[in-house]
Amino acid sequence: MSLVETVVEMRGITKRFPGIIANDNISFSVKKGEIHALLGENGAGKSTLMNILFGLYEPDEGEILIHGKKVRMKSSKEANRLGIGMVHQHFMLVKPFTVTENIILGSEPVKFISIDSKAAKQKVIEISEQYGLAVNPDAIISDISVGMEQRVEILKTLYRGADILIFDEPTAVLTPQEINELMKIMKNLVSEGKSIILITHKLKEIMAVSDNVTVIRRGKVVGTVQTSETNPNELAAMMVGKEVSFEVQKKEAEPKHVVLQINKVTAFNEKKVKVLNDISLEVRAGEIVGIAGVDGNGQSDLIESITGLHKVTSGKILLNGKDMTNKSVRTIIEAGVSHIPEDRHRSGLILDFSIGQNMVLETYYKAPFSKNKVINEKEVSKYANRLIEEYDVRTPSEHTLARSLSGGNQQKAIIAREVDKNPDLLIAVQPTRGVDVGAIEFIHKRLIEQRDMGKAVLLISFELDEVMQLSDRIAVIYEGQIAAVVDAKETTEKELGYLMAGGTNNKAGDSHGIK
Ligand SMILES: Nc1ncnc2c1ncn2[C@@H]1O[C@H](COP(=O)(O)OP(=O)(O)OP(=O)(O)O)[C@@H](O)[C@H]1O
Repeated sequence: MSLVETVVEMRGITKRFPGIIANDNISFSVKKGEIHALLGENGAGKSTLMNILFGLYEPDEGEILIHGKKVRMKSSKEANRLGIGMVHQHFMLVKPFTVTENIILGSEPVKFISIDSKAAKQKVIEISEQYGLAVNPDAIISDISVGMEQRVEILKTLYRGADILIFDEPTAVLTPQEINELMKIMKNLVSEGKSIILITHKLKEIMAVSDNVTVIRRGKVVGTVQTSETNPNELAAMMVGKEVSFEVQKKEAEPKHVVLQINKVTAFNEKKVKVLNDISLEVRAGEIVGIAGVDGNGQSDLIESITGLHKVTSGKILLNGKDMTNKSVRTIIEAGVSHIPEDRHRSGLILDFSIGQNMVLETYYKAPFSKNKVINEKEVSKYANRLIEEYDVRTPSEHTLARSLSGGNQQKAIIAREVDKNPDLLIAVQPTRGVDVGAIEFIHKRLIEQRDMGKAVLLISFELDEVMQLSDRIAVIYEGQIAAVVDAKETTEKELGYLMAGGTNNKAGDSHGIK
């Protein structure tokens, strides 16, 4: 018999939403001092289960025991009081405030004005030292990196006394180095007696840090396994219900004419800092060019410049030889550019529109969806249903609001819409962020298919593995410039890492930018 305390016990949890049983009689428990991974396909019901544990939803059936005591939570405040903290994927920090201010903000019952900020700062320093979470307590949030913001979120939960921490896809927004640091932090937390529930799609991370894994599929528990006794293939198969291939199969690229030509482009951000510095790059029909780089080296600015969201101050952007520099977003879309954006909530979907409406967000005004400025609902519905089917978007119907789809299914919907527009240039930014391994395989196949159909594909991903597997050529971006363009077949992770950190590569220097 194990003497380790069970800190969380969820018994027979059922939660229904219109048209779907998100959690179907789920039982799940977590022991003190363990990292318990929760794995499942997109829409499997992980976030729902955790939202229940965090007091955001009430289950329709089932019970929850925290430290052996039956509880009913009606809000996240109550969950906090019971020692449960959630580190969200989308950070909820107040940008102009300091780290300390953010940590103490909202930790009632004290009023903000009356808080002894010196004592609070001291407490923040103590907690950060105890768990190896180095932060500068006086730094302003808008000046710190994403990795640091996440530490502040973790500290916030610890400051409130959490001993059960839920991490919702914590590495999706981090660079590889930040991921390693987070793994260490998680280990520190459990060695100090905390318990962690980790939601992630990344099997590598599960294998590296977790003690146990519970897999759920379509709202039901498939099983719980000890991490040391399983492997990524078994986990993937448990999750998807069939074998998943991690290998990307593709034939040699046959690049043709230049579709996208970026010629000596320079751009500044709103703080007047030069973000693109005389950058040149080309993407041909029939090839995938991947961009590798540490976040913040100009990748977002580059994509925004190509798609008309960011003005450039000099240089030219040509599409099929036509000047698209500083043209409107609609002109660029009409010229044949599709864009799978980085942030699906901000720029990919209108969350309060139905999934069907989202499928025609950029084409609704054209035939067959509109005639004489009247939308033909039947055509929209037919089209949306075809995409939902083809791209396996799990939704009760096309009328369901985009907001209520799971994250991965929202992503599949955007991919469906952008790929189906039949573009000349497909820009895919973090296309598999937050999607499960089954869907990753599917999305990778679609991107290669686009390439083989003669499209130009520009891929940006912080997953180096993904860039290396999919790309034909890889452009390394560093401080707003293309540091090198290398052949994906010949390069190594080590070489890319070196270039991404600002190292120079003479071998690659020849193929720098436009040949
Ligand atoms: N508020 C809601 N209203 C209606 N349906 C919902 C709501 N929240 C979730 N669902 C549905 O419940 C199911 C489970 O979703 P959930 O977000 O829990 O999945 P998930 O496993 O976290 O997926 P992902 O990995 O894609 O984030 C999905 O079909 C989703 O569409």
